[in-house]
Amino acid sequence: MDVLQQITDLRKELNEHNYNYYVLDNPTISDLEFDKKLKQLQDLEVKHPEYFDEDSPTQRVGGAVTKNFETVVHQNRMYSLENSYSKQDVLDWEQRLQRVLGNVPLQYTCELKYDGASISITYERGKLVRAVTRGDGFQGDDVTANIKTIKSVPVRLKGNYPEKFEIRGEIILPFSGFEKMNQELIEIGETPYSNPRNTASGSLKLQDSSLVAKRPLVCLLYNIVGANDILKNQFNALQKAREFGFKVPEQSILATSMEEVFAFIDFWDTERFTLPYETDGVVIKVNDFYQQEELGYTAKNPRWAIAYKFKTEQAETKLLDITYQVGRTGAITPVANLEPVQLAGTIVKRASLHNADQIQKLDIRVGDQVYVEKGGEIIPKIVGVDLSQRSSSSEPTHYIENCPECGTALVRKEGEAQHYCPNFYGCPPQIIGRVQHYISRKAMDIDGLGGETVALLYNNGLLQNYADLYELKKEQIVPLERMAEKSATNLIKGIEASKNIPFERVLYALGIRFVGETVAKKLAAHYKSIENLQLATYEELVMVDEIGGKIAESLRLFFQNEENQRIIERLKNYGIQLASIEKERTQVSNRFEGQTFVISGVFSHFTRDGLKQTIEDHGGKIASSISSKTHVVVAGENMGPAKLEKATKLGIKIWTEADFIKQLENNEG
Ligand SMILES: NC(=O)c1ccc[n+]([C@@H]2O[C@H](COP(=O)([O-])OP(=O)(O)OC[C@H]3O[C@@H](n4cnc5c(N)ncnc54)[C@H](O)[C@@H]3O)[C@@H](O)[C@H]2O)c1
Ligand SMILES: [Zn+2]
Repeated sequence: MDVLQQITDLRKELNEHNYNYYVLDNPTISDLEFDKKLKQLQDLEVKHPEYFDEDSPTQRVGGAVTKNFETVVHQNRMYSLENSYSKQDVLDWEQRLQRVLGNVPLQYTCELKYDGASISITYERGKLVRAVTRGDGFQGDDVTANIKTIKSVPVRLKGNYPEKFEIRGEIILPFSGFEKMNQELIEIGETPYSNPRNTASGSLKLQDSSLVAKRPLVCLLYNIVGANDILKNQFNALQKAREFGFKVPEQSILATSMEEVFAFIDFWDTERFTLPYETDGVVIKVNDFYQQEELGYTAKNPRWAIAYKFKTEQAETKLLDITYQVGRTGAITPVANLEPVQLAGTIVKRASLHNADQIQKLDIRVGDQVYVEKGGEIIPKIVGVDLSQRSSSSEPTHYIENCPECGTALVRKEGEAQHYCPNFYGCPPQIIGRVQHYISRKAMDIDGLGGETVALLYNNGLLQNYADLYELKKEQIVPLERMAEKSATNLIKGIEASKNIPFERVLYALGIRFVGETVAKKLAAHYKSIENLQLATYEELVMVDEIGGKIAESLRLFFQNEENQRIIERLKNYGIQLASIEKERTQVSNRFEGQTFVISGVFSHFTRDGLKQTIEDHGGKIASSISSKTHVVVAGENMGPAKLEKATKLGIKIWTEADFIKQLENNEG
C-alpha cells in the first residue's frame, strides 16, 4: 500500500474511533490499540511532512460538540496531553524543555491522571457561570445545568479568588458509585455499563439534569486558567484551588528532579489500586507559569506537560465459549465468553477475538485459561493462552462455516481477515444494521427514531430497507410496543425532515462499504449527482482524489446490484437529495475567483463551515493546509504559531475575520 493511502486510512480509522469514544462513549478498540495506531500515524507523518494535514487526528483534540447542547467557543483552548510510555520518553521531554528554556533548573508538579471526561468551568465574582465540555478543544457543549448537580463542584467560592477565571478538571465516577449503578441495572435485567470513564462521560450528555444528579459523579480539578499573574506556579495554583473550595486530590507533589518524578511514578504504579477511582497515569507539568508560557503549545498539546501512562493490566480466566456476531456489512465478529474476572476495576465477562486468524494464531480453545488485557475501556481482548493449564482432551477451535443468524454459508475474500455472511438482503442483523446506519446522526440524522425502533419495525414486518421508511404510516406505528400517538408523529416528522439532508450525507447514509463521511464528501463534490456516480467506471473512480481501488470496487458492486438500483430509484421519488444543489443556489459573486483560501482558528461571526461556504459562494477555493499555492489565510482566534510562521514565510496574505468581512462588504456595497 502506498504511504498516502496508509496515512489516509489511519486518519479515517482514528477519526471513527474518536467519534465512538468521545461522542458515543462507546469505543470499539482498546486505548492501547488506539494509541498504537495514533503513534503509527504520527511516525508516518513525521517521515512524510508533505502529507501534513491540520485536520489529522495527530493535530487535533479528539472530541466533538454534540447537537444536544448549546455550543460554546472556549475562551482559552482546551488541549490534550502528550503521552509517554517509558521513562526515556520523559527524559527526552526534559531535554526538549532544556533546549527551549536554556538549561535552567526546573521544578515539576506531579499529579495523578484522572480518567474521566474533561470539563472547563468559568467563575465570575466567585459564582459558577458556565461549564463546557472539551469538545474539539475550540468549542464544546454547554453542560452547566448538569455540572451544577455534582456536589463536589462549588457553586459559590470561598477565600480570595480571582475576579474571573476558568478552572479545568475531570468528571469521574468512583468505583463504588459505578458498581452501585451497575448493581441496580443488573437487578432490573439491563446490561451493565462497561467502565467508569465512559459512564462518566455519557452522564454529562444526559438531557435531563435530574438524572445526572442521581449519578455519583465527582469533579477533580487540576488547572486554573486566566490567573497566571496572581498564582505564579502550578503547585501554588492547586493549593489555592483547594482554598477556593474545589476538590483537588492531595497526592500531587512538587519535584525538583527527574529522580523525584520517577519515584512518584513508581510509587503510584502499584499504589493506584488503593485509590477510590481510576487513574491511567501521572501528569508531569513544568511548575513555573512563566516557563509554561515560554514553552507554549503544539497544535494538540501543551509543551510544558507530559502524561506518563501506566502499563495496562492483565488477568487470567477461563474461556467458556465463543459466540459469533453479525454486523451491518455482514462481517462476523467472534466474541469470547469468559468466566467473570476482576480486571482494572471492572468485572470482565467478554472479550473480543477479532477474527479467525487471531483465534488460530493464538490457538485459543474453549476451556483454556486465557490472559485478558484492558486498556481502561470496554471489551478487553485475549492476548494469550496459558498452555500449561490446557487439558489433554481440548480440541482446536473450528470457526463457524454458516451465519449464526440466517444459516447462509460464510465467505472470506482473499486478503481479508473477516468472514462475511453474503445474504445481504435476507440476514436480519444486516438489514436492521443498514437502516440503523442510515438514520444515524452523521447520516440522515432522523430524530425520533432510534436503533431499537428500527429493529421493532423490522420485526413487525414494516421495514426491509431504508426506502421503506418513507412509506411508513402513523397508524402502523402507534400499535407497536412502546409506541404512542406522540412518538409515532415525531417519527414520521423526523423521516420527512430527512428529505432536506444534503447529497453528501445521503451518500454516506447509503452504507456503501468503505464509503465513510470523508469519501462520501469527496464523491459528492466530484460527481454532483447519484446518476453521475452510478455511471462512473472503475477507471474513472480511481482517478478521483483519495479514491482507491478498494472503494471503487465497492461502489461498482453496490450500484450494479438491482435491488440497490430499485432502492435508489425509490429514494429519488420520495424527494431525497440525490444531487448537490449548493453551487447553483449559493454562488453570489466571483469576488474571490481564482484565489485559494486556508482558514484557521476560531471565528466569532462564522462557524468554520459557514466561512468555507461563504468563500465558495464568492468563487474562492478552500485548501486544508498552507502551501505556496495559498493566496489568503483567514486567521481566527487561536491560530497556531507554526501556521502563522509558515504563512508569513511564504508571503501569504493573512486576513483577520474583520478583514474578511470588510473584503466581502467592499464587494457587496
Ligand atoms: N479506544 C478508543 O477508541 C479511543 C479513541 C479515542 C481516544 N482514546 C483514548 O483516550 C485517550 C486520549 O484522550 P485525550 O486526548 O483526552 O488524552 P488523554 O486522556 O490521554 O490526556 C489528556 C486529558 O487528560 C485529562 N487529565 C486527567 N488528569 C489530569 C491532570 N492531572 N492534569 C491535566 N490533565 C489531566 C484532561 O482531561 C486532559 O484533557 C487515550 O488514552 C486514548 O487511548 C481511545
Ligand atoms: Zn446471515
